[in-house]
Amino acid sequence: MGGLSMDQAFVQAPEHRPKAALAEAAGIPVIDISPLAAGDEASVDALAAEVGRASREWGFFVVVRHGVPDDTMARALEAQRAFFAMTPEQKAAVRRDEAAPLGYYESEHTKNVRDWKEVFDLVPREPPPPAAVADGELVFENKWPRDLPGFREALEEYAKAMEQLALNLMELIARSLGLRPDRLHGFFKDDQTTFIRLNHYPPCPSPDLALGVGRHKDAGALTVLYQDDVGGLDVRRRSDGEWVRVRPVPDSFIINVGDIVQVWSNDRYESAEHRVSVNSHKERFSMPYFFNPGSGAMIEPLDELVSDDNPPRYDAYNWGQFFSTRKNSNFKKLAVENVQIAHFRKDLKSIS
Ligand SMILES: O=C(O)CCC(=O)C(=O)O
Ligand SMILES: [Fe+2]
Repeated sequence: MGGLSMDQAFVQAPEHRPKAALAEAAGIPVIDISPLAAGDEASVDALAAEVGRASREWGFFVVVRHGVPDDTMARALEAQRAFFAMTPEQKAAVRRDEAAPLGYYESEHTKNVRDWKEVFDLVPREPPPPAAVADGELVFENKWPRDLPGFREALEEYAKAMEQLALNLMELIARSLGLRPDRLHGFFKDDQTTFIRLNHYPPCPSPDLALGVGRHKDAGALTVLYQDDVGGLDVRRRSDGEWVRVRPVPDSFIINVGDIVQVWSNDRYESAEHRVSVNSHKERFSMPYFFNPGSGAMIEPLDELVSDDNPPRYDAYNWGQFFSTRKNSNFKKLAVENVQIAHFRKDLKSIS
C-alpha cells in the first residue's frame, strides 16, 4: 500500500532491530489531569508533583480526563484516515519538497534509515508568506489537499484543542520545577514553530527488519501524541535501558518531554528515546502534536534552575537553526550526523 515496498533502505542495523516479543511497559504513569481545570490549589500541586516524577523517571506519561472534546477527536481521526485513503496521485499533489517541508511525505529517514510510514505535516499557525525567502530558508506554508471536504477545518479545530492542552501541561511542568505557573508560556506566542504530523504505518512484510520510526528523541519542548489501539510505540526505559511497549489507553494522550525541556530543566528531566515498531497484519495511525517555541528563541537552562552548585550544563542555542537543520536531515539520507543537544553540552570538567 502507498507505494512502500521493502527494500534495503528500510533495513535497520542488527542492533537496532526490534525483538519479536516486547514486554508491555508496566509503570508508565497514567495521570488524570482534571484537577487542573477544577483549580483546587492543593490538588494542582499534587498533580504537578506527579507530572514532575513522571518526567524525571520516564520522560513519558499518559494523560486521561484531559478535556479534549470527543467530537473534536473523532473529526480529526476521520480526516486522518480519509487523507491516507486517497490515491497515491492525490497525495503526491500535496507532497513536501526540500524548500517547503509541509505536506505529504513517504520517504522520511531517521538516523539515515528509511522509516516504514507515510506522513502529512501541517502547522496550526501559518506565518505570513515572507516577501523574499533567503536561500536555504524553509517555508512553513500548509498544503491543503483538494477534494477532501472538512479536512482543514477538522485539523484546525484539533490544533486549537492541542494548544490548550499543551499549555496546561507546560503549566504543570513549570509548577513541578518550582517555577511560576506561566513561566514557559512566553516561548509559545504567535511565532511558535509547532507542527502536527499525521502518521500512517502500513502493514510491513518484514517487521523484524524495519521500523515505523527509528529510535530518536523529540527535539522540541513537548509532544502530545494520539495513538490508535494497535500499539507499536516503544520507549527506552530509563531504569534499565530496555525497550518497552506503551500500551494504548482509550481516550488518552501520550506526553513526552522533548530536548528543550531537558535543557531548560538543566537535566532534571530527560527526553526519552523512542521508536515505532510495525507489524505484518495491521496498519496503525498516530498523530503527534509537536509543541515548539518561536524560531528566534534561544534555548538554555533557565536562570531559576541553575546556581553555583548546579551550573548550566548547556550553551545557549538558537531553536530555529536547530530545527531547520534537523528537518533537512530527515528529508534524505545524509552523510553527516544529525544535530543533537549533546553538541551544546558544556564540558563540566572545565567548570568545576
Ligand atoms: O507513532 C508514534 O507513536 C510516535 C511517532 C514519533 O515518535 C514521532 O513522530 O516523533
Ligand atoms: Fe517522536
